[in-house]
Amino acid sequence: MGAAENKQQQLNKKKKKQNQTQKEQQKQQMQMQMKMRCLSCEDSVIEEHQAILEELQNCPKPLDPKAQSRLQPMASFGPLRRPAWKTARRWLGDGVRGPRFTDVEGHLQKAKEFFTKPALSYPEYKQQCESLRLFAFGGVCGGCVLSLFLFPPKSSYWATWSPWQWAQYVGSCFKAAPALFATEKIETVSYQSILYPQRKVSATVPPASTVQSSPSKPVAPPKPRVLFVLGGPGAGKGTQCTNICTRFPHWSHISAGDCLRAERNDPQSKDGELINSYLKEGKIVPVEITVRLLEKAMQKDMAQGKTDFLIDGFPRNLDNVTGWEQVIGDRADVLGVLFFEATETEMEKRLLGRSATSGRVDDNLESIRKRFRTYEKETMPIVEKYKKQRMVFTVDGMQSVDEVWSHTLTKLREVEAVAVYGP
Ligand SMILES: Nc1ncnc2c1ncn2[C@@H]1O[C@H](COP(=O)(O)OP(=O)(O)OP(=O)(O)O)[C@@H](O)[C@H]1O
Ligand SMILES: O=c1ccn([C@@H]2O[C@H](COP(=O)(O)O)[C@@H](O)[C@H]2O)c(=O)[nH]1
Repeated sequence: MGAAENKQQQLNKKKKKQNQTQKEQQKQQMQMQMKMRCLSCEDSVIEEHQAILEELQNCPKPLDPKAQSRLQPMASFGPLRRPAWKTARRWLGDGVRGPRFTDVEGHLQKAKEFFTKPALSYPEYKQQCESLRLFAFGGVCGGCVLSLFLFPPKSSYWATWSPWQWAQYVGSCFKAAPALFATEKIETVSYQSILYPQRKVSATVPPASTVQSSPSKPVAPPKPRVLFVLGGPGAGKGTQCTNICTRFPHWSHISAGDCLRAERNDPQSKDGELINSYLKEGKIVPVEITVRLLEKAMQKDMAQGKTDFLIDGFPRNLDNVTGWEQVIGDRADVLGVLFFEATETEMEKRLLGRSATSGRVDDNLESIRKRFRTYEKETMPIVEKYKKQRMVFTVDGMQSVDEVWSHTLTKLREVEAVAVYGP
């Protein structure tokens, strides 16, 4: 074998090896592409790809033009299948294209058709549903926001964090914070005015004796705050008022019924007999008498440093409301109504239980039932009136005393939050 022949052989070998490497590389490349593409391919496409690959493996030349032309589509991602993130619509066979997302009128039309025009095909029906869904979603969200705006929940969290407080927060960032400690000497003032600095100050209600200030600098006492306590006879008003006052000494419990009973028992009172007859019949005593007694009791307790009052069992009718407004008016801040809810059956059971020890002339079945009727007819409309003004804090009075107490506490915090931050 000559040298030239040898050289030719070596060249051939080298060329063959180069061809093989090139073919191997192409095969690997194709396999990679297949792997990528076939992840999202239908079975028929996969089969097609496999056939092409086999063809390529058996192909004697590095890249047969026929194979190349068939492999071309595989190299480009376009025509066969888009990646999932590029797919605007799932392919459910719906050839019907709906209005664009921003085309409100178009969607409204489709949504209307849901009720008016029976769909002729599944895609049409689907489009109607999709358009209707937009309005249903918008309506529900809008309704929720509107109802939160119109009827904000009576929760201290809401009072503190609701969106309409945010502007206030932003504003407060640019204001100097109130001093943490007193900036001047305080002679004698209820700690309530420190706890609730927002409270307006009244110079009229409390008699001068309740405030001992230095002669040079009189300190006006805070305006008394009043929380009316209502609920059926035996709902547990008195029991929970006692709990509140035991735990929070700034609250004073004034029961309208107790005031009337004390007045009736006072031999000096000119109203004793009249009051007794009203009590026995479960009727509501004329408001002039009741409000006078309430004011007297409040002034007595204010002298002891009380500033917040639970007025239990009042106002019981519209006359009571008017009488209060005329006599007390804005000399006190009414925070709302703490309302205890319980069924008549439960209340009757409790009152009959209490009759064994209460000594009350009205704790007998006949008076109890009369009181229920008066309550339904005259007091419930007052509760409804305050409810309309969003001033009622309702407590479920049907549970055990302890459970009712825990619920009462929650409501009391709401009352405080609303009083401080506003409704
Ligand atoms: N949650 C309760 N479960 C069971 N018994 C209760 C509960 N709360 C109060 N009672 C009892 O029921 C009776 C009536 O309670 P309470 O005097 O507090 O009611 P009231 O609403 O103030 O009644 P009234 O309007 O007649 O003054 C009492 O004997 C009390 O111990
Ligand atoms: O504002 C009021 C409160 C009470 N009465 C009369 O007193 C009894 C008993 O009241 P209780 O709240 O149950 O202690 C009630 O039936 C009324 O007759 C009233 O006239 N006005």
